[in-house]
Amino acid sequence: MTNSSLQVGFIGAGQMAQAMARGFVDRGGIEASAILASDPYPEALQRFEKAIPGCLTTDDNQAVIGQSDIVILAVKPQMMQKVAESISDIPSDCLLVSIAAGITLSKLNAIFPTTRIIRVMPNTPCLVGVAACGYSASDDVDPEDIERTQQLLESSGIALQVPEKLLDAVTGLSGSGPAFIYMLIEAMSDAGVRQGLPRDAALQLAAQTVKGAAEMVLATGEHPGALKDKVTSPGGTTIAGVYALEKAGFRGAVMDAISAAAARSRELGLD
Ligand SMILES: NC(=O)C1=CN([C@@H]2O[C@H](COP(=O)(O)OP(=O)(O)OC[C@H]3O[C@@H](n4cnc5c(N)ncnc54)[C@H](O)[C@@H]3O)[C@@H](O)[C@H]2O)C=CC1
Ligand SMILES: O=C(O)[C@@H]1CCC=N1
Repeated sequence: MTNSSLQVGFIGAGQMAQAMARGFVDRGGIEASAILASDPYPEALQRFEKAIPGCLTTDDNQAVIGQSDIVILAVKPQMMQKVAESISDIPSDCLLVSIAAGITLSKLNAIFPTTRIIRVMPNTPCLVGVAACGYSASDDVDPEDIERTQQLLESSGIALQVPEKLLDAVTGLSGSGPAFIYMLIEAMSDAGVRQGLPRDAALQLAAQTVKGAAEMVLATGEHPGALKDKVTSPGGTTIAGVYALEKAGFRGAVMDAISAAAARSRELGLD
């Protein structure tokens, strides 16, 4: 089956469902009319329809399961049990993909009447085709399902298959990571404003600097430390800033943030 004939369902039509659906339509060869999303809140469905013109929506989770080849479970972890209770039957040709933080494959297998389930941790930049996703599948998931999921995710960025025990780490790093980087961009632009730059210029310079530095790491394959050294002149401006960051515990703070997010993902899995 090519992507152009794939029917993609979303249970939960919130932020992440919208970002993934937009990515699939813009870059994954999925027609908007092949997307069906369910949500109990009419306002959520209206926002989804506005984000994906031409898609279909419903308040019936079972209808999504019945009409889709792949169904993305895009509800908060705390709602997953309720979603499972709203589904009476899963056709054997329907693949479930959970994006909920923390909820393990064994829990998903226990609450849904299928073992055809893949667990994915995406991030919101799939909206702009620059997602970083990790995913895991149970041993009995068909390699074709894994390949199809990989292709669909890759259409919006990168997708790495990892052992399930590492998915909480992926959640802390790339699932939650965009929020940490937005905070960095906000702080950099505030600093620019503090130094006298107009707000617009400061924000553009900050965001483009983060984008450029990330591109340098990905495109050159050089160690970030070596790239940092190329910016850092002896007795110059950069080393003055590097020293201030080291004194403030910048690296430790970033590592603590990602560890805290990963720990929270593990906790959510225990609920
Ligand atoms: N927002 C993010 O950056 C990321 C979120 N995730 C995961 O994606 C999932 C969804 O997160 P968001 O989109 O941010 O949340 P959200 O709150 O924006 O969307 C969840 C949607 O589920 C709907 N919903 C609630 N109960 C439902 C039910 N019984 N049946 C169908 N729909 C129901 C809600 O009305 C809401 O529209 C979460 O499990 C989260 O862990 C994963 C990666 C990144
Ligand atoms: O904050 C959260 O729980 C979700 C999971 C990863 C990103 N957002």
